[in-house]
Amino acid sequence: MIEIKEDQLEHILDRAIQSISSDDVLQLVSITKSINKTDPLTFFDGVKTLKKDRIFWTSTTDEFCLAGVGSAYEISADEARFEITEDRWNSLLDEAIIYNPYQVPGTGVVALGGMAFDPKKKQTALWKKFKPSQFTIPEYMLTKNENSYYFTVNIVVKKDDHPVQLAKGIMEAEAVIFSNQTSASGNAAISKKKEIKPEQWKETVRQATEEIREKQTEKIVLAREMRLKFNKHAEIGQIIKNLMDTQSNSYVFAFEKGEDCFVGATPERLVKLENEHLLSTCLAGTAPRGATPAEDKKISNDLLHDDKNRQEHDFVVEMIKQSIKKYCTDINIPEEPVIYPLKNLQHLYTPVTAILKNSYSIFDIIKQLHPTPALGGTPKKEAMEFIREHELLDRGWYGAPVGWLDSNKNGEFAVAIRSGLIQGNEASLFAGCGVVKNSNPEAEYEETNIKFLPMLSVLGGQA
Ligand SMILES: C=C(O[C@@H]1C=C(C(=O)O)C=C[C@H]1O)C(=O)O
Ligand SMILES: [Mg+2]
Repeated sequence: MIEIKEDQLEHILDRAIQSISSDDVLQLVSITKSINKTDPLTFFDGVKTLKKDRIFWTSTTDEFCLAGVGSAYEISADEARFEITEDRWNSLLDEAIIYNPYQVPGTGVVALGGMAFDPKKKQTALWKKFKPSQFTIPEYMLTKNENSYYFTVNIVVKKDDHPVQLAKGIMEAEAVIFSNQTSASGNAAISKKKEIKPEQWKETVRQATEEIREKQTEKIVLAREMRLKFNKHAEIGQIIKNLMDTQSNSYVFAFEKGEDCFVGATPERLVKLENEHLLSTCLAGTAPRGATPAEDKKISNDLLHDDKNRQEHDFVVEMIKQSIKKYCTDINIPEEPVIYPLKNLQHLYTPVTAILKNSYSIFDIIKQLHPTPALGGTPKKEAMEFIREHELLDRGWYGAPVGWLDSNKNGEFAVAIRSGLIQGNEASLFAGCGVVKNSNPEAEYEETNIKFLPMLSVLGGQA
């Protein structure tokens, strides 16, 4: 399946080790090969035997998937996280030895990761495994791009490393990865479900509407948490499978850190970059799906013309437009939103396309956009202060950018909503909604209830 032979691998590693000038240089070697069709979920389940953290990502269709295991190199940052991450990424690539004849997006050196919604909010024990910003270059990674499949090995070599030993370790791991056809072991069932302080949350919504009426802000997004217990350990591979089976038009992602795993199926693109073509999305304004096509159509129509939802949406459109102006040319934003249908709900949707000026990177765009008023509010600073002070929740990575970027300036980031933190046989789910001046706390509460459904339904096993 894999063309590269052990002696070639040894040779590549040997040359890389020889080229290291000093003891403290970290030299990344990355080797990509084209492989036969390999199901990303089977790969994800198979690499479990390596007992290392795994990462999974699909785009909104399963035409594009990444699955990785282990960490050849990690870039984490706290303060100035965008700048530090970009600097370290660029220095790593400057030195890296990359064998990738394909140049297909998502192959070669790829960093996958995410970040905390608000690094200024006090971190609780809930998110202790997740850093304010954390990107991983996996040791082994599968890329599915349309009907082509690629396997990448990444390894950081040091001056005194032994090429023969390293090559042997890699070949052994590959044998394990591709021989192991374990499949997911079935759904866990929810044995206990607890909403965290729902009445207090509604009161916070009311306070936010007051704040808005007093003209401190225009929109504030407030989220809440639901805590679950299962009858056994939840199986991440099974959860991903259920999400892929049920949540179309959504990015399915999983970031594993030991026993904890942040998983979700989010419809919200933050930014996609392919050959300087930029695509962003305004997604805000929500209604349930109808039981019949006629009812569904009526709900869509009402949503498209509902003042309160249009307001929630328009704040996002305006902010994205203003934020990318300096960084892009050829910005194209339709005048009116359309409906974005999902299994359990529907949203107002406006796509944004542009060309990124070549002096800027995906990090510049993420930094400008996060958080959009879809997850923070308007104005950004005031809304964030309100959330920091009043929201009862440590959002952790919920509501923040998660995604990947490669060494050829391609990448895609989604906003991590419709998600949960799985912790063995327990989990926390998160859902929020945009509060504007005439929000009704009870109606917003109901809206968050439908936003819990994508995760709840796949966790209970009654998808
Ligand atoms: C905050 C969430 O979703 C966001 C809020 C929406 C709204 O209030 O209408 C719609 C989509 C997202 O922008 C969530 O799902 O947790
Ligand atoms: Mg809403």
